[in-house]
Amino acid sequence: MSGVCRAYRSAAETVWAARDVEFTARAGEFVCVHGASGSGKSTLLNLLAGLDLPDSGEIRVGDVDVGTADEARRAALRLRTVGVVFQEHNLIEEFTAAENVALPLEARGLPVGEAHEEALAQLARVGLSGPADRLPWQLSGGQRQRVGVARALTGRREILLADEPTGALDSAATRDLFGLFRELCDEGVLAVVCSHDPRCREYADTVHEVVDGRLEFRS
Ligand SMILES: Nc1ncnc2c1ncn2[C@@H]1O[C@H](COP(=O)(O)OP(=O)(O)OP(=O)(O)O)[C@@H](O)[C@H]1O
Repeated sequence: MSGVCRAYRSAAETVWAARDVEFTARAGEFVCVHGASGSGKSTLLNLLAGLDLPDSGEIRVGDVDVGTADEARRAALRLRTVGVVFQEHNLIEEFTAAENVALPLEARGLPVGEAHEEALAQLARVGLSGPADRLPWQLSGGQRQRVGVARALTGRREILLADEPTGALDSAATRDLFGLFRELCDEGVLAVVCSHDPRCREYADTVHEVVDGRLEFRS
């Protein structure tokens, strides 16, 4: 991101959710982004995922110019390159863990059998070989988030954007999930994790803080 600005304007006020943001990260890096509520963390992730567009500045993910790409190109970016993990797992309750993970692959036109095979492989990668056939409510909070991570990585997507992924987890599950992000980054994944949790920085390579829409490098 270079010189990225994003403002939300209403008749009453203008809120600068991103101000002149300069940000670079590369494969294998675990980036932790801290910041108070309302500082602009979700805005940052939405811009990186192409879910929102900047008012000015440049956003480049690999060879995609996200700021100028049309909606179809940005949707393709999320299907092929960038996976998003939310605070609440957002799994489909009627689908098993494996079916949830297979969904993005079926959306890409992969035959059901092949999608299922890859889903099992991704679940194994996040340490969930056993419960692949369970429904979300039959899993712990930490396991559900792991399913969300597996779904975000299917189809060789190697960039993970996570917005408060441990917000609904207890202390042990929080450490487990940060540990999983660390392992995945050691395998070459780039993870950008927005978190209030100070433990995130123990696992991260780089730490940034968002203050009133400005991204400040911490360590
Ligand atoms: N759609 C919108 N319309 C108007 N203002 C918005 C909109 N989305 C976000 N904002 C404002 O932009 C600022 C940044 O919001 P953002 O959601 O990025 O913060 P955040 O750091 O992710 O907060 P939290 O930790 O509470 O999720 C806030 O002041 C918020 O009120």
